[in-house]
Amino acid sequence: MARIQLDLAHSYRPHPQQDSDYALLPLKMDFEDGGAYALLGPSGCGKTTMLNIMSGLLVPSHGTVLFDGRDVTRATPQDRNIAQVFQFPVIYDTMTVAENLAFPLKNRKVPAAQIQARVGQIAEMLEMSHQLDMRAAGLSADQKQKISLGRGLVRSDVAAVLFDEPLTVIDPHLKWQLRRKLKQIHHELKLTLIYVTHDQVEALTFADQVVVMSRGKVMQLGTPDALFERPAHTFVGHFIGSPGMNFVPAEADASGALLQVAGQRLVPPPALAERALPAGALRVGVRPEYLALSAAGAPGALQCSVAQVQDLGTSQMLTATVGGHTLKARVAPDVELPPVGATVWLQALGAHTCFYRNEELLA
Ligand SMILES: Nc1ncnc2c1ncn2[C@@H]1O[C@H](COP(=O)(O)OP(=O)(O)OP(=O)(O)O)[C@@H](O)[C@H]1O
Repeated sequence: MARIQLDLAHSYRPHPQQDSDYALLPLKMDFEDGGAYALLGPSGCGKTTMLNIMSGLLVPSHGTVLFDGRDVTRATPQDRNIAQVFQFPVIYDTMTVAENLAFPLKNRKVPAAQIQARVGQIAEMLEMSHQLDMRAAGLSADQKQKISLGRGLVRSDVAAVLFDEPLTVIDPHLKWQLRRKLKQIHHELKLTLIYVTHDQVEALTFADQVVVMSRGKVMQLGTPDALFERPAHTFVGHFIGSPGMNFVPAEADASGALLQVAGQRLVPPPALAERALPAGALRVGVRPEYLALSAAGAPGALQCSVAQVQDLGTSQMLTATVGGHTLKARVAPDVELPPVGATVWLQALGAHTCFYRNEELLA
């Protein structure tokens, strides 16, 4: 296993002129030895480019890649000792499941007894022990992809295992099981795992650290909890969560006291007393999960108008408007909500509220 450090930029164009010519803008990343990471972001943000640079399929146009301090920028995937799992199964149909799993070990001349033990361990982890003697050809697409996952995980001496959207072909129910399984496997095998996905649920269940990317930039590297509680950038606030964070404009005076939020003068709640805000225009960010209903005129509460109420089964989604802005609040299913057009008070300021300027988190 290896610590992987990137200090690079990449453009697919021969003479890049502007930011939009870069698939990856200048970035520094440090992937710790034995960590479980996800690269998460919308299509085209540069996830696969970053993964291919780590695997050695792509040489960055600028900068370096270090594995345990060794410069591998121009080294091939074989030289880097990387295992990879792609979107679609890469297996031998004519071989049995056991032979497929054993293949990467046989190639490296691992002793037979060790191969048998490791294949048995991986098959058990992936719940494939009963299929070991079956030919891969007879298996379904998602069973074949499970073999690919196993082949990626079978070698214990790899620098890292890189996954590129590996659950794309997997049936939704099995997908749910497998992303938990992969997390478990990580804890048991302690391999360095790097996992590309555009699916936040996949990233947040699998990874200990998530790299959120947008337009060739790393917007935040953080734990799932940090991305939810303290998004470093409004993009992360929007992108993580379903629905994403609410944002409304605010203004603070020279002493850092809030003057108004969404055009309303609010009494600051005690939870905000410790938070020093710089004077001037700000944006208040609050998750739908923290936008609680409150009493009229309560400290930190905004007077809003109900625009929509949706019953989501395990919760209700309240959509409200305030001064031309829309807010979403997730409310318990048993709470009686006022009808559309009625006034409702929502607790915008509290311990979980974040403050932004120029899209960056301030406090
Ligand atoms: N071989 C290539 N030649 C030229 N441009 C490329 C090439 N591969 C990717 N790009 C461009 O680089 C940018 C980043 O692409 P990349 O595939 O890394 O993003 P991604 O986040 O993995 O997206 P997706 O999930 O759609 O694969 C995009 O603008 C894409 O069009």
